Amino acid sequence: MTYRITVIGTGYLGATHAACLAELGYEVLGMDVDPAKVAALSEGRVPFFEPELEPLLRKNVESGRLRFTTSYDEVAEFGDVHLICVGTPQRDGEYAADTSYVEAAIEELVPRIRKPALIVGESTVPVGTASRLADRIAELAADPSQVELAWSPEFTREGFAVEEFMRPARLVFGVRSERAEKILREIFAPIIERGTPVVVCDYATAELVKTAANSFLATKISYINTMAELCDATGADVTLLADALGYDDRIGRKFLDAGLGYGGGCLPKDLRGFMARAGELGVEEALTFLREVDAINMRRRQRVVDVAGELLGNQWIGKRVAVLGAAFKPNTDDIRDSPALNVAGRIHLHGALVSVYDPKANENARRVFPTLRYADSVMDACRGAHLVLHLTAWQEFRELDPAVLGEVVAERQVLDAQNCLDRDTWRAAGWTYRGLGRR
Ligand SMILES: NC(=O)c1ccc[n+]([C@@H]2O[C@H](COP(=O)([O-])OP(=O)(O)OC[C@H]3O[C@@H](n4cnc5c(N)ncnc54)[C@H](O)[C@@H]3O)[C@@H](O)[C@H]2O)c1
Ligand SMILES: O=c1ccn([C@@H]2O[C@H](COP(=O)(O)OP(=O)(O)O[C@H]3O[C@H](CO)[C@@H](O)[C@H](O)[C@H]3O)[C@@H](O)[C@H]2O)c(=O)[nH]1
Repeated sequence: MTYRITVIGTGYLGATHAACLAELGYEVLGMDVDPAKVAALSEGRVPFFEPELEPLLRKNVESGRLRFTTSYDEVAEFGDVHLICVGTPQRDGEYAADTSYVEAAIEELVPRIRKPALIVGESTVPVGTASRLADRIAELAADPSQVELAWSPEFTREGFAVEEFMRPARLVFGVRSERAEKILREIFAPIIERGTPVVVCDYATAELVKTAANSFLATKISYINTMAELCDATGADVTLLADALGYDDRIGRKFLDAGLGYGGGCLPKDLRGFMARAGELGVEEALTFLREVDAINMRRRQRVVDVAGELLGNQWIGKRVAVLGAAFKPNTDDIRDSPALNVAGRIHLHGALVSVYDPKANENARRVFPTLRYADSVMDACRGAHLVLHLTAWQEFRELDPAVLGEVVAERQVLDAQNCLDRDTWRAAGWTYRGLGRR
């Protein structure tokens, strides 16, 4: 059977899913409550930066296979399968995840459904959410035997979203019936046929896989960052340490890049949401170590400010600091919980004149932190700077020529908080180079 698929919530995750599913040959209707997003996507424009996505979107919009709407009536009428990709941010002032957007989507969609439908949750939710939503769906549905829920968490990374949608490490299907499993296997058949492992499980396991995976990744990053603290205290080199650890394939080199720590719209809030959920379940102690993972991570931001202060002789007023990077990582314009912007903000509060440049995230950053100065280029950001902070590891920054940059700065000092500039080249060009956990 050829399914007609709707994607509810067309942000970073949903827009990519909608375009990729259309590319796999399905008729897809993307839906969002944000009319500006829907208008842009309908014209084949991606309202954020994700490599490879725009050509895919445009091609499928032009072919008519992919459309967008703000109407739940249209969604219910069109779809056999509805993917829920709305946001689940951290609740204001709390650790817990805010599931109200997922709940709102279910409340709007289900009463409108008049034909057999599978709803597939892809958003990251606290364990127990799917089971609660399934009960609610049974209450809301005109014919509960026609509407079923599955939970299939998503593991794509921003910056690699298209590639990882097409070639994921695994697919996880949390289901309550063979019918739901069969539909999911059919929809993702082109991906499964490439040899992708499929884990079929209950709702709770599916929900837990996601938060467990993100917590593990965060733990790995904080682990290497504690080693960076030890390297700073002993003169050891954390990059070489990570290489040596990584050669052991039980450990692996990935996610062992020490530096400014993790940020973004996922790892920080998912880790905290997981701790909050453990507390609600009465097993808070099981996850107390994650508090330390979070604390280590937040310490990295202050560490950068402290080292910057040292390099500036603890004299902030009248000093110019160039900040290279605003996005939470390279290859995205996403600034959610960006460590780079957090550091830029702290340094600005100390009284230094901060000039930020990011190849893609300047506009987003300006909206959220309008008091910082934003530069149009690396050169512009660095003109007259007493210190250059390398905070987001964009390729453009790795390829900088320190000799050329040295001509425009006031002092040749660079703090490489991502530990990925070629320090020998920088030093050879007369710069004072500092890394984090490496000299
Ligand atoms: N960003 C990623 O790469 C990624 C990867 C895996 C999982 N996730 C998870 O996916 C979910 C979405 O994340 P995101 O980064 O795409 O968030 P996002 O904020 O970019 O997008 C969410 C979208 O949902 C829309 N929305 C909110 N309420 C709605 C409603 N009732 N009906 C329809 N649309 C509605 C918003 O307008 C927004 O466009 C989160 O749970 C996140 O943890 C994200
Ligand atoms: O060795 C490393 C690797 C990453 N990071 C940082 O960790 C953060 C997260 O990076 P990454 O995981 O690549 O980005 P996300 O797009 O947030 O992806 C994570 O969050 C998504 C949403 O849940 C999941 O789907 C992905 O599997 C998971 O990797 C960024 O700030 C990186 O700079 C490090 O500090 N050191």
